Amino acid sequence: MHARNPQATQTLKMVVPPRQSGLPQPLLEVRNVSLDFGDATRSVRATHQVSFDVHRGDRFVLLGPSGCGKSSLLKAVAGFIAPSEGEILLGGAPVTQPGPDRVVVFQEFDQLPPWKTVRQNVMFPLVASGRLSRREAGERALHWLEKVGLARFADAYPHTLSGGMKQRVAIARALAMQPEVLLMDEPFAALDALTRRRMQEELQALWEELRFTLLFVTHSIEEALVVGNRILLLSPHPGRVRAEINSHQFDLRSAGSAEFQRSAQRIHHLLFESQPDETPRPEPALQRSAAS
Ligand SMILES: Nc1ncnc2c1ncn2[C@@H]1O[C@H](COP(=O)(O)OP(=O)(O)OP(=O)(O)O)[C@@H](O)[C@H]1O
Repeated sequence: MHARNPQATQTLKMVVPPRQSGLPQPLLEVRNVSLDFGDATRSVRATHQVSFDVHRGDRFVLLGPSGCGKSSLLKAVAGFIAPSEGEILLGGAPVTQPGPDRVVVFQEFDQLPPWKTVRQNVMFPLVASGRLSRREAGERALHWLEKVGLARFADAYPHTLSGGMKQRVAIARALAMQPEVLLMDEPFAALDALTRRRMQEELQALWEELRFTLLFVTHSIEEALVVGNRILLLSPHPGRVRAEINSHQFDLRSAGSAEFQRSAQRIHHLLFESQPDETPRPEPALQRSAAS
């Protein structure tokens, strides 16, 4: 299957202005990245020449329909898969392999080894990467478990926790590594609606306190608006850049507002209904990103 509307994609791509000189160097640069899977006989293109910049402290969201290559892009940034064309730079250096400067939180609840306690789970990458001694790692683990409200479950095993608690442990484990970029692949998608909302709220509170850099994948327009300050819209398979928008004005409190609903509808239109001859009109809520 190909992009439903390649001409529209080309037109909309012009929404993203070229980077102005004088702006700070982005922390993460994704340049014309195409990702292909398969072998010599059969190949699937997941993304086609996707470019975006993430700046320090951004909450950058990759948003698009199922199969548009969001997870593949995240895995490429993590260093798990290599682009077939284009390049990915972190702090100006090419990403060639996974590293402790990029930690991923996945959707799956089984990302925590069940034979380790909560505290041991958080400690593990700190010790395995050689960053800290066991004693230091234990202290740091407790500190981050406190941040996500789970200090009193430090000695519990993952199977005794709810889905939301497991995701909190995964977030604590990731933040304890103090990565350059926190990568999250639909981390709340398997949670019930109320827990998902609470987790979005908690992630926002953590970001307010710590100002980490976040690259977040979702196919939920509402979640993208709530979690992100910048959103990259990707077309259906193979994923190409449709547009980039600013969404810093939204949070959970504004989720029911008329402006929020208008923005959600506008994004839906950009993702699914744009016609080849349509030039997108930026709205106040959907300003072009000055940082791009
Ligand atoms: N390991 C793989 N081998 C072969 N094809 C793959 C592999 N991983 C992803 N793909 C293909 O690449 C395309 C993009 O997949 P990807 O999982 O990145 O999309 P997505 O936007 O994250 O989708 P979803 O929202 O459903 O998770 C799909 O066609 C998928 O089948």
